[in-house]
Amino acid sequence: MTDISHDRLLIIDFGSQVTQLIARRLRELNVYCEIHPYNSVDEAFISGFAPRAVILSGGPDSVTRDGSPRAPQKLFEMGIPLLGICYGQQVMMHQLGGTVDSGHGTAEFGRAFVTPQNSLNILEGWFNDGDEQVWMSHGDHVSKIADGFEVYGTSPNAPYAITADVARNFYAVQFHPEVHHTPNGSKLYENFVKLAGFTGDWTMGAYREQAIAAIREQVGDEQVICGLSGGVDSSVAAVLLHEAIGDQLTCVFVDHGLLRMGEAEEVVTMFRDHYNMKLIHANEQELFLGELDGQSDPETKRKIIGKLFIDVFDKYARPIGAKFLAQGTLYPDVIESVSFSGGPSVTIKSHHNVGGLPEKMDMALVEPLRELFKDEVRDLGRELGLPDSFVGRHPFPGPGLAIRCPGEITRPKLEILRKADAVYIDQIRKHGLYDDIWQAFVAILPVRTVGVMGDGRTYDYACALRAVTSVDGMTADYFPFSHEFLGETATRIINEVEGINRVTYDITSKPPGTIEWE
Ligand SMILES: Nc1ncnc2c1ncn2[C@@H]1O[C@H](COP(=O)(O)OP(=O)(O)OP(=O)(O)O)[C@@H](O)[C@H]1O
Ligand SMILES: O=c1[nH]c(=O)c2[nH+]cn([C@@H]3O[C@H](COP(=O)(O)O)[C@@H](O)[C@H]3O)c2[nH]1
Ligand SMILES: NC(=O)CC[C@H](N)C(=O)O
Ligand SMILES: [Mg+2]
Repeated sequence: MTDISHDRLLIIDFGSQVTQLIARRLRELNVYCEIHPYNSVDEAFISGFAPRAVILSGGPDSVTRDGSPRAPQKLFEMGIPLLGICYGQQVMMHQLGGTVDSGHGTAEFGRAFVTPQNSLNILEGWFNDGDEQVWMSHGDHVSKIADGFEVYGTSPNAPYAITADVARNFYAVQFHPEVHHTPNGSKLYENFVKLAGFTGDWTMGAYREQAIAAIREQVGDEQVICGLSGGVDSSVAAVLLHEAIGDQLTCVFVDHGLLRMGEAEEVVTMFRDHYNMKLIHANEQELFLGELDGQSDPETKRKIIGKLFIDVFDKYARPIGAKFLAQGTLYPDVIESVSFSGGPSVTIKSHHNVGGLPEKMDMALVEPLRELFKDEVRDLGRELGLPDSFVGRHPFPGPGLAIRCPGEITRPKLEILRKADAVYIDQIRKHGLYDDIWQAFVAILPVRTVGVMGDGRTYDYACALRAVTSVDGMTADYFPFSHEFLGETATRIINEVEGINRVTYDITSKPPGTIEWE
């Protein structure tokens, strides 16, 4: 969906690991921005995009290397405010006639302190207590600044830590203001967007109206189906679509037999009864569990589920004559699919992903959330009146309990898993921890262990509790439950769930682990 009615900022990505964070900081300031890789922006693109300001990201390459990435030279003649970060600073200096050198012992990785030289508009609110903490990650450094630039801050290994050509509104810094370890970094972005004239017009209220208009324009009178999981993304997408096109929308909720306890009832009640949406409750348990029978390889399981999702959507779309398929694709998914490197990255796991859907089903995609981050989707959900209990839900993967049941899936194991998961989540809620955790679940292990209960011998399954903190699911740490909480939860699970006699807590971060067990 393209919309140019709000002020736009363009982030040119040179491949930094933290480019997404620049976008997040800006969105928090109610500034609309998009990230585009350096090799897909040229003068025509920039003119069409009509940014009010441009930020050049960091990146792994060295401007001293022949063939390394450059910004379109025209960018420097367009009269728009520019901010270069790390590689972005280096490339700006290089293209504007300064010099960048490699090595010579001037690398800085991690925390550094910048000392002020002169006052500068984008540094308002900085240097209140002397030096300012910043986060650096560079091997190269600017050794001569370009004509028109002056120095406003230095660090021990970056004499040109903060530089600017105020007359042209060009700003270039060696450190990363977007990361957490530059504590006042947001202030720098705030000052920058203010001087560029942004009014902070990117709000969820405005977005809601624009998204609805765009959906109506795209869809016309045609029928749309939406894969609705009851998860945050598809729920918000469905409510937004329903507001836009009412009865032209049919949601398909697939019960693949791999859902959590009570989930199907909850989703159906909420959407069919409360929202009066056309909702197909597709009970496809036999199909999914049948095809998965005897399968134990994680990738095989994922591929089977992915394909069956496609088959099922197809089956229900045909009689309706739906020409559009709606899904809850988010901005991080979009960024990842146009990643800077473009190189073949290793497949860790095949997310059940709906990427194969459009070709097979011949339906065009409607993706009203593809400009949003997860926290913005949650804000939009609240704006649309979805209850907090839905908006704040932990993510739940499309393949569901299949990937929390390592090895072969059987109905009895799924039943045990559902019960254990319900007790665990109940414990987390009772202790007021649900909102502090990104995601929590139980995995049933493919191993049975010996126990003693009521003087009798047991030989039952072991399970693992998982709870992680994360911002975006890309990295994660285990949640530091108290021993009391863990002990109480283990006791409850063993007492209340027949079939489990041992409980463990998974304390692996991501990396090296992943969040799910398969
Ligand atoms: N059981 C299901 N029935 C129908 N569609 C589903 C189901 N599970 C997943 N999907 C589809 O796959 C998409 C991706 O799933 P994903 O889990 O990433 O998002 P979500 O379930 O909407 O939100 P959340 O990340 O909060 O779980 C969903 O937006 C939805 O369109
Ligand atoms: O919709 C989804 N389809 C999938 O196939 C899938 N696999 C993992 N996940 C979710 O993604 C996040 C990261 O999970 P991993 O660390 O296990 O890769 C976590 O939030 C996982 O629950 C999935 N979501
Ligand atoms: N983080 C960055 O942008 C690093 C820029 C460049 N690769 C350097 O090492 O200096
Ligand atoms: Mg989900």
